Amino acid sequence: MRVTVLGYQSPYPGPGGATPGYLIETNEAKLLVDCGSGVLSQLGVHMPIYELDALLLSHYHHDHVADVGVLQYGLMVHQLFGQRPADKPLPIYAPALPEQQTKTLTYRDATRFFPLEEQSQLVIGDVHVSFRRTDHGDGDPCYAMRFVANGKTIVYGADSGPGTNWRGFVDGADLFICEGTYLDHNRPKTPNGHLSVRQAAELAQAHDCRSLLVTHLFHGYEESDVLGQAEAFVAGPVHAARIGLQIVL
Ligand SMILES: O=c1ccn([C@@H]2O[C@@H]3COP(=O)(O)O[C@H]3[C@H]2O)c(=O)[nH]1
Repeated sequence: MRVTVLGYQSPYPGPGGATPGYLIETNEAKLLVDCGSGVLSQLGVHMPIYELDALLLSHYHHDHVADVGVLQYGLMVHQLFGQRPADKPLPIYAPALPEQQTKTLTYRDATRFFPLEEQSQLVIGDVHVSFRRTDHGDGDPCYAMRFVANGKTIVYGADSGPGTNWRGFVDGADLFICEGTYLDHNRPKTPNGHLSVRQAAELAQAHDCRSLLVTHLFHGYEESDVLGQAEAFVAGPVHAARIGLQIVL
């Protein structure tokens, strides 16, 4: 499996930047995971957008879904150009709630919505995907995703506060893509559905992960600060997200 960081910033893209979006590729599948602001332009750096096999959305906050509408327009146009079969809508797997948010995910023949619940299990090409609800948001679900292919496991933690139950989901992952929204200096006293970089590293270490990609970062953070505050993770390589970063497992 190969992961490419298309966007990682939050809550908004810095100059030339992008909010969360990750391309996960195997021999048999090209999956876009979240589709934030600026992600579509970054996706085109790596592949034609019409070759995607599926889009998976963790939740409906703007920084994770802002480019869905333009992706739908793009696919519609590529169907008109004959580059994508007109009868092959892109599946969008996304939380079933809030229902209002799901209404726009089926668009003409370009995309088709499939509801996700925590028990959902998907097989897309050679990739098996399962889900775990995270501690995030105001009552609406946000799902972390576990991707297994060719004997390797990637867990995308989505947005997740310290109340998430990771047991049996992230343990032993070859790569944990974990949010680290805060640095020590701006971490709120009361948890609010997010982790700090320091907490992300402690979590990955406690669950025996083999490598860590810290993401969901404010665009102004220094990479040296992110890596420095991820010091608790010593079991393997630590990466600070940046656009275009690729990790091959
Ligand atoms: O106390 C707060 C509240 C919010 N935020 C940012 O706003 C974003 C809102 O969407 P999100 O939940 O995907 O991510 C959040 C963070 O990036 C923050 O940094 N500190």
